[in-house]
Amino acid sequence: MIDVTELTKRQGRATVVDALSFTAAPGRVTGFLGPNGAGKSSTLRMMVGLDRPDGGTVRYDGVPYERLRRPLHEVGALLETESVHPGRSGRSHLRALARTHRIGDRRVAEVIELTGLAGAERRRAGTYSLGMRQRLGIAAALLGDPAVLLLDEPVNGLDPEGVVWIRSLMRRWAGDGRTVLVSSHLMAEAALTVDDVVVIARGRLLAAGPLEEIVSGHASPGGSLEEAFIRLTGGPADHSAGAGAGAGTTAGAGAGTAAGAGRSERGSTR
Ligand SMILES: Nc1ncnc2c1ncn2[C@@H]1O[C@H](COP(=O)(O)OP(=O)(O)OP(=O)(O)O)[C@@H](O)[C@H]1O
Repeated sequence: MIDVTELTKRQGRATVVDALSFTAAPGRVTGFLGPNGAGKSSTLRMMVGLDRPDGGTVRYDGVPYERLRRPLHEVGALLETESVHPGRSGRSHLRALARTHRIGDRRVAEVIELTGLAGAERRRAGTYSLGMRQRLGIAAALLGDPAVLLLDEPVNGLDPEGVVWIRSLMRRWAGDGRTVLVSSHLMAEAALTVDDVVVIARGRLLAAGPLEEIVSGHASPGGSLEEAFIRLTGGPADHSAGAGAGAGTTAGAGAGTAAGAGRSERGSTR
């Protein structure tokens, strides 16, 4: 179980994550949804200790990330297209990472197989397509066979076959009882993949709960997640950060915050 409580991050004078609270449960895929610039990546970075919060906590089964004894085995993360040395092969990148965490070459071979990189693993990573780099990042996240997976826009750069692949991978992980938190601004894709939804804009929680509840509570009868999202945020998911995001948040915050914050204050999304 992931518990994010009152998480806050400031960048200069802007509050990019604003007292954000939500949970993500094992056995479920939780979609972390928001327009561009909503604060999804900033939140995910704080969740794995890459950025220090100005306030609030993130706990995994009650334990803060910094206190996890074997972090790579407990939380795997794909945060952005990993910076991999372009002259290094995918396999040697994974082996180096594995070694620093006392993970053997056998697991490296397994994640290469699992992510469809077999055949390309000896090629220099500099020659990889964006989709292959995404697969390499996912392979790295899987090295420790973690119980929690955090994925920041994992379908970016993937072709349709890759999109289906990552969707079924996430479903399988959740089916195994893992906790999967996946950020996205693609509502049609999210609707096919997630069980639960956390919607944010301007760093604030707008709504959280099971997918069907969010759709039925915020879209017209028979409506879609996309419609619920637009109503909550006041704009389409892929508008650029800036005027649109600001206006959207103001419009959507009233209705959404009450339901979302209430749910998170109870400490559960279900
Ligand atoms: N290092 C930084 N310095 C200054 N501002 C930052 C920094 N990182 C993020 N921001 C700002 O914080 C806000 C949230 O950005 P973030 O990348 O977390 O949003 P996001 O929801 O992941 O958006 P996207 O879908 O576009 O990646 C944006 O306004 C962004 O410009």
